[in-house]
Parts: sequence; structure tokens; C-alpha cells
Amino acid sequence: MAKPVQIEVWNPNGKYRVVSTKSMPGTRWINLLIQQDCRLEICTEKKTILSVDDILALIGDRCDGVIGQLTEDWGETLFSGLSKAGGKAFSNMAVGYNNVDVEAANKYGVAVGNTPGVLTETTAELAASLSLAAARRIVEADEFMRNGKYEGWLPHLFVGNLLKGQTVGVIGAGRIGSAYARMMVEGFKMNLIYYDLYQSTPYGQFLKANGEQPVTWKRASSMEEVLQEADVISLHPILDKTTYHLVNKERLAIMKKEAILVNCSRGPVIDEVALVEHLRENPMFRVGLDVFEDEPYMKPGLADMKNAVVVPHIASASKWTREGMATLAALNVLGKIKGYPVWGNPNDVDAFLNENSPPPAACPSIVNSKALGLPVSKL
Ligand SMILES: NC(=O)c1ccc[n+]([C@@H]2O[C@H](COP(=O)([O-])OP(=O)(O)OC[C@H]3O[C@@H](n4cnc5c(N)ncnc54)[C@H](O)[C@@H]3O)[C@@H](O)[C@H]2O)c1
Ligand SMILES: O=C(O)[C@H](O)CO
Repeated sequence: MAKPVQIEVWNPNGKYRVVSTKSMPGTRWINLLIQQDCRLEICTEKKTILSVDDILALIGDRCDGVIGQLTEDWGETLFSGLSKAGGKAFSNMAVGYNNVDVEAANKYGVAVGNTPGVLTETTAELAASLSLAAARRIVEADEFMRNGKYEGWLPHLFVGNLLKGQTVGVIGAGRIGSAYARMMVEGFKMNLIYYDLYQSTPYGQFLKANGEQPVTWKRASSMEEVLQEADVISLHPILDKTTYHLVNKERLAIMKKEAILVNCSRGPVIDEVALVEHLRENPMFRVGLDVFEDEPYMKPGLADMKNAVVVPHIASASKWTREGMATLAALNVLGKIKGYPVWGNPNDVDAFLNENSPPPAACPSIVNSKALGLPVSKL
């Protein structure tokens, strides 16, 4: 028998019971649920990462849907528990869903939602910030100032890399990778080289269609080509078995000695042990990391590396984005409970984010909609 978990209850007499494993930013998501007859229970436990047992306790005997987080292990046990409690809806408050066993969800007929689009620009802006912070050694210089070490201007003090005219490489040119490319190309006039396993028409063609060619751009035929040519490389693929340790010892070795590597995708895309060794052996090589292989931990030695800028998985952390993610996650769960169809284009979810009008009667983004045979909205 799982231990009870602390909760806060909204609209106690609501017909549908929805659980959120965390408090989320904003109030729109709460209002949307309670206006549609949901009793909402928000977990208020102080611990950051809930265990499977904690979540089972939250689900209880009767639960229509759960809004969960990327730190949780949504597999066979939780989907079976949710299904036994009568639930058919789950949404991650994240675009990435590598913490979810979608096959298990399919087995129990549970729809799995995610939150694409609303975090694209915010995440790309953090990747751009990390690129600049690494290129211009901002964190090292800040620490130097705060430690009272500044004695006056010097020709060699914190010399870094100029971006203009250099080449930016993008691995995984989807929504976020393309937005990052746009920022680096238009903002810093960098040339672009990108690699994506599937996509064939991102940013370069957009520039061409607009009659603009301020920089050169090309799609690489292999990831190695990007790693060898680019001065700044940013990783934006999903995490799956094709991208696990995509950047490993051998691939680090073919990168330029003074290159900058940024990761705002998922930690296991880089072999972090190999990265620490590479940073140690190549002091001019720099990284900007938002994600880590074994979060919340860093591999031994990483925290001591002056050539690494590290932040705690905050790439999507702007107020507008986080409130929007909460809204999309809540609407995924609500839409499935109400029997709404699935929105036709998960790359364009703006209609759900407009605070001045009611959201469409649809689930914004359900990743297993085809497997479950869910109808598509005609709106
Ligand atoms: N750090 C954060 O807070 C944060 C925020 C948002 C998203 N993310 C991560 O970023 C990922 C991408 O988000 P998105 O909205 O741009 O998704 P997306 O689906 O639009 O883009 C992912 C791209 O990766 C490509 N890809 C897949 N396998 C590949 C491979 N083996 N090699 C190269 N490319 C490959 C896909 O074809 C796709 O174009 C998410 O899945 C999530 O894990 C992290
Ligand atoms: O996948 C995601 O959405 C992020 O990691 C959190 O915003």
C-alpha cells in the first residue's frame, strides 16, 4: 500500500478527477480544468522527483487523467495503475517524452500528450545564450570580478571567440534547432551547416524563399561533416536509441580544438564522461550545457571545468512559455476526458494559447493518436 501524498484540491465536487504531479506556473490551466467540471488535485509534496509509488498513491482508485513531469518514470506500472483507476489521459508538461514508455501507454489505451511549439523560441534563446556565454567566457569573467581579481584592462584578459562569419552547426534541425539557427544566422551573420536524420527543408529554404542569402547554408550528408566544419555546434534532436551518446569520444575528437558545443536537448545525447576528458585535454574547447546525463547529477570533474558553462535544465523557463506548457498539458488531458478530437497540426498550437478566447475543443498534441486511432479535429 503506497504512502499518502500531500495534495491541494480545487473544485472538490467536480465530476472528473484530474491529478497534477506538480504545481505549474500560471492559473489559466487550473481555471480551464475547473470550468469544465474537473476536480483538480495538485501534489504539494516538497520532494523534487516523485517516485512511481508516490504517483500511484496520487492516482488512487479513481482518476480520469494525470498531468506529469519529465522527471517521472511513466512506464508499465503507472499506465496500468492509471488504467485500473479508469484513466485514459496522461500529458507530460514537456515537448520531450523520453521518460514515457509509449508502447505501454498504447497497451492500456492511454493517450500521451506533450507540449510542442510553445517552448521553441524560449529554448532556442537559451541555446543562443549558452553559445555566447561559452564563446565570450562570461561565467569565468563574472567569477573573476566577484573574487576581486580585476586589476585593470589587459590585452590577454578573457580572450574568446568572434562569432560573425564563423560557421554554426545544428544537429537535429526540427522546431528548436531551426529557431536557434535563425537566431545565430540573422543575429550574428554566421554560416549554417545542419544535419537531421529526417528533415529536408528547414531554415535554408526559408531564406531562399524570401529572396535572402546573407550567409551560406547547407544540409550535411553526415553528422561528422557538421562536427568537422562548424565553430559552434548546438544539439537539438529528440532522445531515442538513434541519438543516445550521439556525441562520443570519437566524434569529439574530430571537432575543431576551439569549437563550442551546446546541449539543450537531453543529457544522454552526449557521453558526459568522454566530454569531461575532452574538456580537460582541450582547454580552448568550450561547452554550454543545460542538460546532463544523470540529472540532477553531473559526471565527476565537470563542475571543475572552467571551459564549461552549466545551468540546471532551464531552457524552457520563461514565464510565458511555462504558463503555456501548463495550459497545453492540461488541455491534452481535458480534451481526452471530454472525448475531443486531436488538433491537426501540433506545430501550430497558438489557438490554445490565446488568453482572450476559449481554446478549441481539441487535444493540442497527442503523440500516440495514430496508434490509438483517435479522430483528428477539422477545426
Ligand atoms: N532543455 C530543455 O529544457 C528542452 C526544452 C525543449 C525541448 N528539449 C528537447 O529538445 C528536443 C527537440 O524539441 P523540438 O521541439 O525541436 O522537436 P522536433 O521534433 O521539432 O525536432 C527534433 C529533430 O531531431 C531530429 N532527429 C531525430 N533523430 C535524429 C538523429 N539521430 N540525428 C539527427 N537528428 C535527429 C528529428 O528529425 C527532428 O527534426 C525535445 O525532444 C526535447 O528532448 C529540451
Ligand atoms: O522537453 C522539454 O520540454 C524540456 O526538457 C522542458 O521544457
